[in-house]
Amino acid sequence: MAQSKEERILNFVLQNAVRGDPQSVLDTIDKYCSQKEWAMNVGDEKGLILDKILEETKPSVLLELGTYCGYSAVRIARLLNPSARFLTIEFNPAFAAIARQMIEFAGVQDKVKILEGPSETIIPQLKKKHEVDTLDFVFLDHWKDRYMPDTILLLDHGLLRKGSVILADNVIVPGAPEFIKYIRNNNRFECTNYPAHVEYMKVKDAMEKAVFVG
Ligand SMILES: Cc1ncnc2c1ncn2[C@@H]1O[C@H](/C=C/CNC(=O)c2cc(-c3ccc(F)cc3)cc(O)c2O)[C@@H](O)[C@H]1O
Ligand SMILES: [Mg+2]
Repeated sequence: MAQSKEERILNFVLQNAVRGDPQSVLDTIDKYCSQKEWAMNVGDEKGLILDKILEETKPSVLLELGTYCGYSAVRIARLLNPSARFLTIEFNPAFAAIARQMIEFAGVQDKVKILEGPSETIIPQLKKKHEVDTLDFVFLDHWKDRYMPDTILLLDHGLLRKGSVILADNVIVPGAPEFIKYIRNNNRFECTNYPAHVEYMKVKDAMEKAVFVG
């Protein structure tokens, strides 16, 4: 069966990165995706913004929506302390399998748990089935028209507390206009925009940080 792009990215990492070294996994994916095949990883420029916000927030309970190949899961997990709990949701089984191998190769598997399924099904299960009280940090990087409904779902299920940080990728390209309209006009969130570029391209993009004020 012909290999998928995601399988080629994983194989390039398995053959070229250093097992147990998350930074080498990130650098290897960035090298492959900037030189050989573009892929929708958050990438190094926006990744550095993600790193900075994580270091400021020091979260203990985190959620990511849209694992894809696991690039941002490895990026986030490498900065967490051992007691932190990081859940990432992915509904495509093939991508989840790739991400699982990527996370294990990077050696961060003890910090990340991949939950397979659609976010709208899993978010309502987080408290009872996954023993989450509230989330300190949420990274939105899945289908862009799901950012707003899933943010509302997080609110409806009492998963945000005063100070919870939501960080959304791609608010310019591909764009998440209804999320931006919703979050910037909601006085329960304090928003900050971080201009950047689309991963591995010169096209302008941005990330949006929204802090829940309770
Ligand atoms: C409800 C639900 N539940 C669970 N998993 C879910 C889910 N909805 C989607 N997923 C998962 O998440 C990922 C999807 C990510 C979508 N990301 C993008 O489309 C994206 C696109 C670009 C881009 C930029 C310039 C271009 F010219 C073209 C594309 C850049 C990006 O950074 C992106 O993130 C993918 O792994 C999908 O299976
Ligand atoms: Mg993205």
